[in-house]
Amino acid sequence: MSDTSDGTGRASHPAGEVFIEVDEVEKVFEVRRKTGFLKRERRQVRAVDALSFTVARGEMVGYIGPNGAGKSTTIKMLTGILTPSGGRLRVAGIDPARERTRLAHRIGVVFGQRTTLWWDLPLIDSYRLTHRMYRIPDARYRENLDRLVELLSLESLLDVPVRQLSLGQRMRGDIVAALLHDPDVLYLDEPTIGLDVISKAKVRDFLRELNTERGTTVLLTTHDLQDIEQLCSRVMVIDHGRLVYDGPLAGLHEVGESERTLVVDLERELPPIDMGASARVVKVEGPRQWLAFPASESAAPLVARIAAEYPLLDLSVREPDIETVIAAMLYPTGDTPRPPSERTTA
Ligand SMILES: Nc1ncnc2c1ncn2[C@@H]1O[C@H](COP(=O)(O)OP(=O)(O)OP(=O)(O)O)[C@@H](O)[C@H]1O
Repeated sequence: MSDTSDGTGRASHPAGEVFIEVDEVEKVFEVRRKTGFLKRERRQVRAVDALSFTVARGEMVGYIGPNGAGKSTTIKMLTGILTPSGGRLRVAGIDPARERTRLAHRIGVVFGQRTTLWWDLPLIDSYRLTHRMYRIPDARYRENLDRLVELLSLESLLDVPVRQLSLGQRMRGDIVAALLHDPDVLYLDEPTIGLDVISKAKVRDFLRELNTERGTTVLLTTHDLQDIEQLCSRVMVIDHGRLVYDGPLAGLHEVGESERTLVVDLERELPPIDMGASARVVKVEGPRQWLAFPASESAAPLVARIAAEYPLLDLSVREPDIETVIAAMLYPTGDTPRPPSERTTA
């Protein structure tokens, strides 16, 4: 199921200094649940299971998987918030659980659904507090603040209390806070969730620039396939706590045989468009037709053929969402997903 040359779930990546090292890591949670008047059940949830991968310095890697797959648990272990139940973990040569404070100076974290900014204070005050908390040298703080604020267009918002910011502004504000201390690695959890198209583009442009110019290593968790497409040359898929794919996004489409959709507006209502084996019509509504074609193939030849053979008004390409791509890969026959690996003891 995984696209690997050695069958271990690991793929080759650009040669470079290994920056994140995850070796046979596992995390088991013990959960107690009341099942009757006096009866309690103890359950072990294996959230991360023999997980191994490495990330080189300067890589930008997408980390995706279905709900409950173990993504957040992995990130929490990489930041030192959670201690692994087994295996070996290193970030910049540091054991996160043992030296969490030392590691904090090397990493930045952005959670799309939560803010690390002080809600009632003006944005600039959160940055001043970060300055002190991380003991960032004054000159460096000022230089970083000016550069980041300019790049993320936050100049006019520095005196606005965080609670008055829009989601997109707040997200950009959070990214600045995570980068003021010049971390070598940035963990991003859903950085574009709920953002409009323009804000998404701003955040993605910025991240690309950050990675190119400063060589910041980025681990990105997202449900938005375009985040991955536009930012990451490599994607890792986790399911039931295990790495099931590690390679380029295009390869993921191939493994899962997922499909993209071409939405075609014709000048008038016509019989289903016939593109032979290249695409199949999945829906017709008046002059609008939907054609499915393999996501791993370019849309260009198909578009050219339709334009040449049919009275075309307009068309657009719809990408499959991440859940669909992963489901196509994990459950090719349409099987129902299993719950996370559990062991129950009475
Ligand atoms: N503190 C905890 N105690 C018990 N079980 C937990 C705890 N944290 C996570 N789990 C369980 O571990 C599994 C993995 O959870 P995790 O939050 O890492 O998944 P995820 O891939 O980040 O999911 P999502 O996309 O929904 O955020 C789930 O079954 C979850 O219920």
